[in-house]
This record gives sequence, structure tokens and C-alpha cells, in this order.
Amino acid sequence: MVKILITDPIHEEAIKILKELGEVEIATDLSKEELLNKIKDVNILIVRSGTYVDREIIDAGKNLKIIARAGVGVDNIDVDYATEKGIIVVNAPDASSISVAELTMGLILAAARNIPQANNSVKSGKWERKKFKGIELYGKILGVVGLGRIGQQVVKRAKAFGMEVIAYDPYIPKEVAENLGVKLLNDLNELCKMADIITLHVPLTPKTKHMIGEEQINLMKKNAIIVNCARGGLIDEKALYKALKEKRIKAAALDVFEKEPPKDNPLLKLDNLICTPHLGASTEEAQKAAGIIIAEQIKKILNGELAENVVNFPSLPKEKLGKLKPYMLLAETLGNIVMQVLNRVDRVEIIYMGSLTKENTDLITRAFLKGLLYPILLAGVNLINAPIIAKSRNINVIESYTTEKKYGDAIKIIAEGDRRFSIVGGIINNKFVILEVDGYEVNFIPEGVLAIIKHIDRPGMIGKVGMILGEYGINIASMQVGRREPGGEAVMLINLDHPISEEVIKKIKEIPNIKDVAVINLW
Ligand SMILES: NC(=O)C1=CN([C@@H]2O[C@H](COP(=O)(O)OP(=O)(O)OC[C@H]3O[C@@H](n4cnc5c(N)ncnc54)[C@H](O)[C@@H]3O)[C@@H](O)[C@H]2O)C=CC1
Ligand SMILES: O=C(O)C(=O)COP(=O)(O)O
Repeated sequence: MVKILITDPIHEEAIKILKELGEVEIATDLSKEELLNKIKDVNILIVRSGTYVDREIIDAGKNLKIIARAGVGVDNIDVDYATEKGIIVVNAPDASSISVAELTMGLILAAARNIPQANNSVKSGKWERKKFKGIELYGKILGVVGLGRIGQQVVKRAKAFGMEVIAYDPYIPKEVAENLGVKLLNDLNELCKMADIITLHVPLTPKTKHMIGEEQINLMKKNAIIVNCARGGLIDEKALYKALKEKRIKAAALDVFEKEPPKDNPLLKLDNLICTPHLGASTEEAQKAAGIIIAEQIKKILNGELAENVVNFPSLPKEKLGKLKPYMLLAETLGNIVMQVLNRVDRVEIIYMGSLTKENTDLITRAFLKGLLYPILLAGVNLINAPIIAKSRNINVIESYTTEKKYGDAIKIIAEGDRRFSIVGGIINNKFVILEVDGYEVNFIPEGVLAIIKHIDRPGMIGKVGMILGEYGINIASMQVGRREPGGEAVMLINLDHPISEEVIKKIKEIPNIKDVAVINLW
């Protein structure tokens, strides 16, 4: 009988379904040691955000086949390692959007009207009507950062309050914003300047980490309110603490923290900070939906059926994949690179070369689209929904085939968005190799953090880039230059051991003869 372990609270309706599938044990609040012990015989582990499923847990789970996340974010699960171990990861991305949007409105109102502070005051025997004068939402400007599932629900509710809504989401088609009656801005700093209230609804990625820092907070209005019901880490908590302490802005309302629970976090001592303990998805409705969705997904997987919310690869039967799997992984990596080089993608052409032209390439194209959308949507995108999401984001996808044999079995991507970008990737000795970038031939294995630097071929260019990286303590793992002729345009590919900050990128861009710098985190 299948053994199912549930380590975070999930809805009883879901437990009912799971009990029909196997032997269920519910053990919440386990210490890591306890979990390491229990996981040994478990086949299916069910978690929410309270359980960290790291390498050690996965290694200990010798019989683990499925990890189910009864919610959206899988940032507490080492999905790559699970994939490596052949463990399926499944989630429920749509279940809690309305609940999170409603909590966001709750926190906006609470901050605007000082509700938590006033509640504490009355309960302590005071009657301080003057102290707690608030502001109306009516007529105020709401700045929504991230116009995805939750952001869009927030817009609808804010409109009902008579708010004017502006948004920043470089990846969403402008028609989506137009249909919602939202003004879409091209610049986050502009939103920070204009908005009375700012609310965050983006995933936490290397690009969005600390997207609200000192610079953005300093641009905000004196009475601005900032709300975060997405992920801790989007706001630089040190900068926020300073701004709230100095009353640079009116208030912040947080459902999420960089470290949860936020023990000893100095923010908690501030009167103008209100907070909830990561309650966005904690409603009867969202939990019921999330629980039932993952229980149904598990049932499908156990029956050998296609499950829609599988986050990673191993769900696909080996016999169906054959030689395609490495090319799916290659395509996923190419997708990753393209989105991070271009930021906004309007059109992609996927050109299959060599003997790949004889294969059924549908799965490879899906893997490419999953990789393309992953840097902005994380676990919300999978092999099943990737083409639909690409379409909903107005990304025109074209597949074509060429008998050209120059690179053997390879995949070429020509993408258009902020600019045109092309890349060819192949597989040599079981390694992904970049064979061409923007028409320049190279032979480079991308690993860790990849920098693609376009420049004019002049003596000392490599040294100048290396010096700046060295100054910031960033190690170069490997590098290569591709050029057509000496003195002309060239491309430098560098693998770095660490991610690099916007400050370093800016410094490199300031070197004379550097044309463009793109830094890509390879997931
Ligand atoms: N507090 C809670 O309990 C919960 C929090 N969440 C969090 O809410 C957040 C949003 O979730 P969904 O709306 O479901 O995600 P979604 O994937 O539907 O939407 C995210 C949006 O962010 C945009 N985006 C990505 N990178 C961006 C950037 N650099 N700048 C601006 N926009 C960017 C994407 O284009 C997308 O439209 C996630 O962080 C999720 O983890 C989700 C559920 C519960
Ligand atoms: O689903 C998500 O991403 C959430 O942040 C909600 O987390 P939870 O299920 O409440 O632990």
C-alpha cells in the first residue's frame, strides 16, 4: 500500500481522498531529524510552505515518488534535485489567488485606517480617535507590481473601491492591462513615484530579489503604504526598517518575511509595520481547493494518467521520451537564456536541425516554452500549460525545420522582443553546448551564472571586464570570445561562480566599447 505523509495542515476533504489512495500519516511540526527518520518508507510527501524539502530530506526519502505542494510556491522544495532523483513534484497554482487578493485588500485597508493599532489601543482601555485618523482608498493610486493571477484579482477589487490603478509587469501584454483599465508602466521606479499604495504580486527570483530597496523607497510619496503578500525577499527589509523608523513612508503591511517565522526581526518592533503570519492562502476555500487539486493530481499519477500540475520532468514515461529527454532539457535551458537576455519576448522561432527534424518535436517545444516562462512564473508553468500561457502572453511561437548539418543535431532559437537575439544549442559528450550566439560561432558549456557580453573587439576588453568582476570578488569559472573578424563586433561568454548585482552590470556597461550585457541565472 502507498504510504502518504502529510507534514503541514491540509484540508480534511483532501485527506478523505488521500485515504482512498493509501495509508495516510499526518505529522505536522516535525523537527528536521524527525522528518529524516519518517521519510524513509514514505512514497508520497505532502507539504505547504512550512516544510523544507532539501537534498538531505530527498536523499533520506529512498522510496519517495511524489512530493505534493498544497499551494503555489515550490521555493521550499529542491525541485532540481527531486527531478534528478526521479521524484515528481506537483502543486496547485490557481487555488488561492482570490484569497491572497482579499488578504491584500484587508492589509491595504488595515494600514490605511490603522485598524490593528486602533484595535490594540481600545483593548488597552484607551479611546484615541484623533491619533488614528486614516486615509480613504477612493481616488488614490494603487501601484500593482506583477499583473498575474493574484495581481489581476487585486486590480478588480481596488477598482470597486474607486482607486486608480497603475501596474508594472514587463512580461504581460498591454491588452491585459487595458482590459482591466490599468495603466501599464515601463519602469518600476516610475510606479514607486506615482503610487499612494504599492502592492507586490511577483515571484521571488534572482531578478526580483530586493526589487524594492532603498532607491525605490526613497522615490515613494511621504504617505505611501507598501504591501507584500507575495514573498519575503522582494523588499530589502533593512531599507524598509530604516524608512519606517524615520517615517519616510506611512506604513508597510507584510504577510511574508525574508526569514519565516520572523523571530527577532526588528521590523516587528515598529508601530507603522502591520503584519500577518503568511496567511494569504489560509482560508477554508483556498485550502479546500488546493488540497483537492493535489489529491486529484496524485490519484492521476498513481493511475498512470497525465497530471496537469506536474512541475518537473520525471512525470513523463521513459518509453515515450526516448532520445528526446536531453533535447527537452537543452531546450528548457535555451528558453531560460532567451527570456533573461530579452526581458520581453514577442516572437520565438524554434528551428530544429539535423536528425531532430525527424522527431516529434512537440515535447521539445513545450520544454523550451517552459524554460522561457520559468524565470518570470516559476512553478506556475509546466509542460502542459506552457503553450497556453505563451499564447495568453501574446508570444508568437513558430516551429521550423532545416536540414542544415553544420551543428549536427541542434536547436536554434531566433527571438524578438526588446531586441532580436539568436542562439544555437547542441549536446556534445552529454553536455549542453552553446554553438552560436547572435550569429557568432562559439563552443561553450553554460554553467551557474552566464554572462553574455556584446562588445567591439579591442585589445584589453577581457582584462577590463575581469578587473571589475575581480574587484567585487566574483570568480570567472570559464570564458570564451566569438567574433567574425579582428576589430569587429564580438561576443564574450563567461561562466561565473556567483550571481552579480545590478551595480556590477552597470560598471561593465560603462566600459568603452561594451555594447550590451546580459546576465543569466541557469536554473
Ligand atoms: N501570501 C501567500 O500565502 C501566497 C503568496 N503567493 C505568492 O504570490 C505571488 C504571485 O502569485 P501569482 O499571481 O499566482 O503568480 P503569477 O505567476 O500568476 O503572476 C506573477 C506575475 O509577475 C510577473 N513578473 C515576473 N517577474 C517580474 C518582474 N521582475 N517585474 C514585474 N513583474 C514580474 C509575471 O509576468 C506574472 O504576470 C508569488 O510570489 C506567489 O508565491 C501565492 C499564493 C499564496
Ligand atoms: O501557495 C503559496 O505559494 C503560499 O505562499 C501559501 O503558503 P501556505 O500553503 O499557506 O503555507
